[in-house]
Amino acid sequence: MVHISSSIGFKVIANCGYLPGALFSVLPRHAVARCYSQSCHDGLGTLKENAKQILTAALQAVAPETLVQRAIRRSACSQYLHVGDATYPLQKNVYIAAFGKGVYPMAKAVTSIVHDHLVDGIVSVPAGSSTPALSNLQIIQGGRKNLPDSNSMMAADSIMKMANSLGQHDILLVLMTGGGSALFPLPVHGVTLDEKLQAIKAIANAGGDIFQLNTIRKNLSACKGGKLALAANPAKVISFIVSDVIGDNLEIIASGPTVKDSSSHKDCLTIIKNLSIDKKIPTSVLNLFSGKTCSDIAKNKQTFNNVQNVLIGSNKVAIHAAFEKASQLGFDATIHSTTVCGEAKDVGKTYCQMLLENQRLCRKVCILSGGETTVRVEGSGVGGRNQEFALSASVQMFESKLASNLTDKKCPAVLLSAGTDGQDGPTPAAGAFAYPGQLCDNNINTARHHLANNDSYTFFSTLNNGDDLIVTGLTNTNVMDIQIMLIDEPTT
Ligand SMILES: Nc1ncnc2c1ncn2[C@@H]1O[C@H](COP(=O)(O)OP(=O)(O)OP(=O)(O)O)[C@@H](O)[C@H]1O
Ligand SMILES: O=C(O)[C@H](O)CO
Repeated sequence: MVHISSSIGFKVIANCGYLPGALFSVLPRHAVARCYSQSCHDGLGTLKENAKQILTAALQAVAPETLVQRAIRRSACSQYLHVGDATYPLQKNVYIAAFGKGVYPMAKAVTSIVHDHLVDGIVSVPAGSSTPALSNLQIIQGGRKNLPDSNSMMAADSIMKMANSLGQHDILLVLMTGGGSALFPLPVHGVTLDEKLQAIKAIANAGGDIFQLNTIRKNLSACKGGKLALAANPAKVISFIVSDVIGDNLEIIASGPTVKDSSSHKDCLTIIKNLSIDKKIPTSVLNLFSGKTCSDIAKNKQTFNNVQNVLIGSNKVAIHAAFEKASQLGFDATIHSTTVCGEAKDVGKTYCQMLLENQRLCRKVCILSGGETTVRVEGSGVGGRNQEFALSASVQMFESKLASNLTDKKCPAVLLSAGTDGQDGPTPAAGAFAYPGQLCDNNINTARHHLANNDSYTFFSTLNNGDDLIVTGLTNTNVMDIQIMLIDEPTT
């Protein structure tokens, strides 16, 4: 069912022990009919392989351990650590605070650089991660289903205690990636974790975006919104950040624990009002936001002089690596966007038109983009935003008269959309391919039905023996999603 190509570094799906067993029970018994004549057309296989090679290059460029190794310089046995233009004396004074989906490999890489000066560290990672012990580091697993829990709260509490104990000659290395908010939760005095969760869920269910969500999180937290850096003062704080948000706003990534917070309780009340969720927000939270505004210590510039925030990875880094690889493979590459957003079905349709227009030119081109679409899940199926994007594009290709005309010209074209974390929604796939000829009279109605039911994973896993799914396994990184569109010259 699942395509594996070990030659380009794609992992075997059978190793994904994190898969909920129940997922497989919803798979249909019968395979979706294949469009034999068209899916085998010349050049498609090569383009799909090229797209996977480009994706692999993009993922390698944002491997968190590589990113952090690039950002820190220390010559062998040197007593100094260099980060950008700053130099920090090492004297058995290094502490690590790490939280996020990709921080374990970062912590491992950093430990190998500063091991002889490392005193203590706490690493908060998702439950179920594979995390062999690292010396001097306490690794805490929690945040099941990307939601804060007592384990991640214990990690946050320990990190804040450690930060508070530091002196002016100490260095706190903070490592953070997406998922950091749930793995570093500590509610403000007067609000319980359950009440905070209730508020977060109300915002998420009302379609609140990450900016709205994390503004509320910052204002309900005793460690987010710069408060970790304030606790560590007067120690030096160096924060290495991998972005999983559009625009790479440091205040928003993992709710900015080392970044000066520019939001207020009044902003929180506006968000709640705009989303019309007053009745779903616990009284303790409403009381806090409508009472006296928080003491403005987080707004004091001086206290952030000891902090160096370094953005080490983002969607742009991945897309630029993809660009390099595509160029090496002989494609005329362009970057269309790194801020793709919107409803996956709609964006998929737009990308179909872009593909068809470029296919008409029959030149060897690669069009790259990145960002994060959204899905309003109204059906009962299993899927993810990237697979829904691809399925929508594919249905649109079938529906476009242009598509069949162009396929006849034998100018191969393919579109890939995949999540860089290797998990698209609650599925074992990272994304899927779409291409003209993927759907035909035999299977178009099935495809439409699955698309309407948000069932893209089920559809792709049964189409062409799952060959059109992208399966990487968990990648330990997350810089949102990537789209790779490839068009080749006509086959002779
Ligand atoms: N059946 C479905 N079809 C399409 N999309 C779905 C389906 N079920 C869930 N999703 C999408 O998957 C998202 C959650 O999956 P995922 O873990 O990839 O995203 P995430 O929580 O934003 O994580 P990250 O930002 O780390 O990728 C939901 O926000 C929803 O939009
Ligand atoms: O952890 C979070 O807040 C999100 O992943 C955005 O960074």
